[in-house]
Amino acid sequence: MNSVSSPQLAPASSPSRISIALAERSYEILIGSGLLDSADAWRDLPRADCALIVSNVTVAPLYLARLQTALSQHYRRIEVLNLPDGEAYKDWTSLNLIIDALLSRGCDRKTVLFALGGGVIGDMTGFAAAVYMRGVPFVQVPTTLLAQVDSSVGGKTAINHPLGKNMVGAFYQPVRVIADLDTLDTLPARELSAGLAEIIKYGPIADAGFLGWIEQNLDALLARDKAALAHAVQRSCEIKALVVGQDEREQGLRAILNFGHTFGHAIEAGLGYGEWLHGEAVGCGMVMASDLSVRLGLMPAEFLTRMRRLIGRAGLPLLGPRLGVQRYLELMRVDKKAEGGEIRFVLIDALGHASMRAAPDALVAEVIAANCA
Ligand SMILES: NC(=O)c1ccc[n+]([C@@H]2O[C@H](COP(=O)([O-])OP(=O)(O)OC[C@H]3O[C@@H](n4cnc5c(N)ncnc54)[C@H](O)[C@@H]3O)[C@@H](O)[C@H]2O)c1
Ligand SMILES: O=C(O)C(=O)C[C@@H](O)[C@H](O)[C@H](O)COP(=O)(O)O
Ligand SMILES: [Zn+2]
Repeated sequence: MNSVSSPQLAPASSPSRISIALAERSYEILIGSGLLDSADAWRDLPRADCALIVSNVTVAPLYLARLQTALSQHYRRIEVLNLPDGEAYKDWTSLNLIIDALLSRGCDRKTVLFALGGGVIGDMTGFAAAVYMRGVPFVQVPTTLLAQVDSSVGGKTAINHPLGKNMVGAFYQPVRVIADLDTLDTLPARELSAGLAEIIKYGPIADAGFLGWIEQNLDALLARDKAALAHAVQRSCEIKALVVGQDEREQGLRAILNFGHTFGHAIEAGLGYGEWLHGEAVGCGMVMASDLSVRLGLMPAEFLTRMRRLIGRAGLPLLGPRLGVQRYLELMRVDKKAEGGEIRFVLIDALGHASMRAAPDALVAEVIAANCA
């Protein structure tokens, strides 16, 4: 049983710049409206002759021109690569396309990569930056709620494998994160809900007060109220920065950010990626992990009721797909937290506190049976 404690967190504030302090270096997360067009946000980026913007066919028509304008002051040559859209493309083929573009366009080892899009683009661009010529700088420009509150921060980069989610990757930090809240205006409602799942996650694992705030402000978040979104993004990034600042490479504490993901990743991999969004799988995974926390006697039954209610209100599915109990167990044994074939779950043992624990297969089977369609 490997226990991890949540950090002591400072009270929420409303900064537009959050610093993430790591052993080797720190970087800033800029959050606000209009950042794509603000000269300030793009100042003091790494110097280079060339920049490569990696985006996709959905996001580029919406925001590429403005990013090109912002970067035109800083880079003589701005290359663009637009990948196909979707989780199913978070794979070797897309990674190779980024490396091919860098090489075929003569990009040297100072080239700066810009990830313009959601978590799929961010994870792949970060991975390409980590391995191209053994490492070039990259900047995260997250345009989904999920990417602004989670994937753009903390340096986990990866591609999926048919046998398991994010199985090939590297820890590699961006030099800056620039989250323009205005890009959320064009986000489809289903994607907004997916982002809410990762926001909700931060409550039970690290900040009971934030969980209450989300419950009270969920309607405003769903209505895209800018002040509510700004607070949710800022508080989420503060919590993530505090956790990653203490345990960049997930030796212990950082695993709390995986709450709901052991079940969630099994859903994504089991469906072949893309049928369910990552945030949807995490939402349903949090219901399952909450149920397991209750069945193990760590939390009272009311906690599961509360989580179900909030996740349902956020527009996320509460019941997982019927993959079969054995298939779920098989998929979860591939999870990166598993050791020697033993699945380990991030469970809640007090509101605002999580720990990593194993659980008897029979109990996990009960949870799966009770929470599948
Ligand atoms: N590295 C991490 O720490 C971390 C954390 C959480 C999730 N992830 C990964 O992130 C991925 C999920 O990210 P996601 O939810 O952003 O999905 P995504 O990147 O697929 O984006 C969701 C959809 O929204 C579209 N889109 C993006 N911005 C838009 C905008 N402003 N307006 C309209 N459409 C827009 C995209 O084209 C896509 O169709 C998963 O692969 C997950 O594993 C990584
Ligand atoms: O940053 C982290 O650490 C997380 O676990 C954040 C998760 O939301 C994210 O989905 C992450 O990619 C999952 O990590 P993995 O190591 O299980 O692939
Ligand atoms: Zn996640």
